[in-house]
Amino acid sequence: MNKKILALNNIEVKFQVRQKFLTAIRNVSLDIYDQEILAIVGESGSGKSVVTKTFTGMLESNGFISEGSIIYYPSDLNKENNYFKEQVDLVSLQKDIADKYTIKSIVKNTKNEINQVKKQIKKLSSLNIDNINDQILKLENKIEGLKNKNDEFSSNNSTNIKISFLNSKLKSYKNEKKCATDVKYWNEVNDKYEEKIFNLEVNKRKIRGLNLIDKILIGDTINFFKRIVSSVDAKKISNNKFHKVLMLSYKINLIGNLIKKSNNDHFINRNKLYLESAMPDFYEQLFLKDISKEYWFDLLNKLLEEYNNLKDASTNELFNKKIYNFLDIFNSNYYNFEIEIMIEKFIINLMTKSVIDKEEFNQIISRYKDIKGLKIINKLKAIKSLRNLRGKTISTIFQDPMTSLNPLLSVGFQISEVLRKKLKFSKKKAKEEAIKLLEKVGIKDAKKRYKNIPGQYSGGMRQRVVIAIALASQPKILICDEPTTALDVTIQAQILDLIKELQREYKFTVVFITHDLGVVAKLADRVAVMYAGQIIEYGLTDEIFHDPKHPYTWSLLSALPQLGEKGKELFSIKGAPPSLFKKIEGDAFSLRSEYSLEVDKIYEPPMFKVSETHYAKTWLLDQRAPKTNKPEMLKDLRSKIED
Ligand SMILES: Nc1ncnc2c1ncn2[C@@H]1O[C@H](COP(=O)(O)OP(=O)(O)OP(=O)(O)O)[C@@H](O)[C@H]1O
Repeated sequence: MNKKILALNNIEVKFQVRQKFLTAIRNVSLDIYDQEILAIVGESGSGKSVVTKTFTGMLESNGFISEGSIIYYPSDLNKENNYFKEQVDLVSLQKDIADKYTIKSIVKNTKNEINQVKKQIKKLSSLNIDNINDQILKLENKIEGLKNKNDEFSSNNSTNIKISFLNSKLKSYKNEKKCATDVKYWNEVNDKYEEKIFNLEVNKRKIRGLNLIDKILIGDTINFFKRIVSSVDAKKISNNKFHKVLMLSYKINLIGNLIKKSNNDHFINRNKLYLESAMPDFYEQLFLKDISKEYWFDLLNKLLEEYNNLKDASTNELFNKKIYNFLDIFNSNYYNFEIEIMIEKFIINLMTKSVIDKEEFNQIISRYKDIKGLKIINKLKAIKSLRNLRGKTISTIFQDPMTSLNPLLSVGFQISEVLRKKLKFSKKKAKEEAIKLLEKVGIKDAKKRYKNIPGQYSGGMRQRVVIAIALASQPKILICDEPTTALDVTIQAQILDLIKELQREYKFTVVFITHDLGVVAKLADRVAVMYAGQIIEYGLTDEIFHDPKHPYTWSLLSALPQLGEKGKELFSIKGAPPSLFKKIEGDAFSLRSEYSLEVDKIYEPPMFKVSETHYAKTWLLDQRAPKTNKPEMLKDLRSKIED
């Protein structure tokens, strides 16, 4: 296998449609290698195009990546053509350009989720034990009555489904009983819910992100700390004014939080250890909950006075400004919670340790950059970076060539424009090169046809022109989104041959999206099969055709026109994929599959490893499952489709 150039890890993409969210792809992990031809196949709506749109930054504005990361590995660090000089996570780049309304909706949804957890806590803290005992007894009797000898890997048994449903209900009642009777257990459960709320809170703040001012302020503050770390010895710090001011500002911030009561408990709990060692007297006061607000206001005023005196005595205005900025950020609603905690820890370390740990500080900074991508401080810059990436390293060819061509401009002009803009060619050189490219993609009499507008070309020739335009930007990855669907069969074969030829010559990677497995057999090195927004099987082309493992792949292959028999209707998959608006339980294909097991309806299957290169997401590969063979008609498939 060649070098990895792109890795999608656990990607989830949602689209906002009116007030609802649709999950177009889920848990998608996929590595893309240098110079391979990878085909993504699946029915219409399975998420093929969305997958490629995530790494080209072409998701429509109502869509966003809600989970995961996409790491782009530059193929050659010294090559001019690489837009990214270092490894980049594209998701963090794209977060900055998420639509304002989408962000608003996510924040609202997260708030709803937080409220639900709070409701659950409330419910569990006021349970009626008699009622629960009644329910448990009833359920146990029902289950006893239904029990039979079948296990969950036996085929289609509706009693088993009922039992597993009742069992899950019973489990939740038993859990409630434990909460109502066992204080220690209830405290543990409560802590878990609190942790969940905390994490949701962090997520909410992450997606809301920082506004521009905050980013600049934080950038400033971090630089400020950096300078301190590199220039001063901690021992000197411990007695000087800087130390005092920091200590005071930290206390002021804590009290501010305490008075506001926002996230105060979490904040204090997470910093317990540090607080205890850094400010023992203050720490004790913090936990005396019956101290009145007036007390804190008094203390706050005293500290502020002390702080102002120190500030006034200072001759260094710049220093004061930084400290004020720092306080402002702490009090800003937009402030990133996770970073807040990290900087807190750093400050406390600064105050308590005799030597500053530069390693640790650098870790904070790099983690900070990870989370927020400091390099990109505004939307415009983020869009520009993505555009550059798309232009220089990834090109896309769509089904309908006219979506990419301007009908009013000559074909030659459209190619040479790309060469002039992207590669900074002169007018003359661009023209020469454009003619060469037209010849390369098989346009006869290229010199003459250079001046023609797209309307004077046939459909197949237009698609060739689009390929020439894509080649002009010397892509590292060429995405072909159903490029031959609109063409007749002979032209289709020519275009496929052309793509393959060019790929060999220019050594780029091709990601080919299609619902036609016949095309895949001829073209691809590897295949990923998608269903209802997930990759359910992937492997080398030979593995997918000779040894397919997922019932959905079997169905797709059985529907190949080459397998049709005269007088008989071609195989087609019954039913429709599940709605993407709803949460999908178990195996998404189970309702349409004749091979489905009981377990498919309850648990989502993991990816089972078939070989180093071949994986499939089906319970049929579990060793407890009954042995099931692929359909008879798929035997010797390769020879059947090559005839
Ligand atoms: N901008 C959008 N807004 C709402 N839903 C969208 C949007 N784009 C895609 N979707 C939904 O995401 C799902 C996957 O779409 P995608 O275009 O990736 O399918 P596909 O596998 O490429 O199918 P096709 O072969 O029809 O292009 C579909 O259900 C589609 O309705």
